[in-house]
Amino acid sequence: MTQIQVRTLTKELFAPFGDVIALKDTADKIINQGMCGRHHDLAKLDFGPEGCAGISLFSATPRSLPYTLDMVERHPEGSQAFIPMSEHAFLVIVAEDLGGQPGVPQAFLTAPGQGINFHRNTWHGVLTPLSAPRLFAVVDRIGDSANLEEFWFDTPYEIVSD
Ligand SMILES: NC(=O)N[C@@H](O)C(=O)O
Ligand code: NI
Repeated sequence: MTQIQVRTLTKELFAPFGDVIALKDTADKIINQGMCGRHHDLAKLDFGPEGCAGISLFSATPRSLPYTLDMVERHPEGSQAFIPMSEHAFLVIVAEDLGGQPGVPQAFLTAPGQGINFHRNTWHGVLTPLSAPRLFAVVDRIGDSANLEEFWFDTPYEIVSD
């Protein structure tokens, strides 16, 4: 199998695929009588003209590295955000689109407490925690359509730590 090394997630590397949901260096606004910093508007949400935003909880089985990646998927009608409910890093896999098929996947490791938001129609691996607890809030499109396109690789990739 072709090996893909995990890299540390950065806003810059992830920009073509989505947003990194993380604290800014300083809060945009101090609220609640000075007791809270608001880090404002961190992700570009998009649910299309027919859909609406939904919040779900995912309880996903932790995986481990090396991780066999046999498929990626995308949501043509909306963005999808993964927000961990615990301060544990998780694996994020994306791929550029090459004429309707994914290119070579790229793998990132979040920092503890970071979330991510895939932009609409971005090829990505499914939610992949690397440790328990494995509870995530997911913000994505609620609608009548499946809003899901899967691509299964002829030969899986092996995601390895750096
Ligand atoms: N299918 C589903 O709800 N989850 C996936 O989209 C995923 O990215 O994990
Ligand atoms: Ni998804």
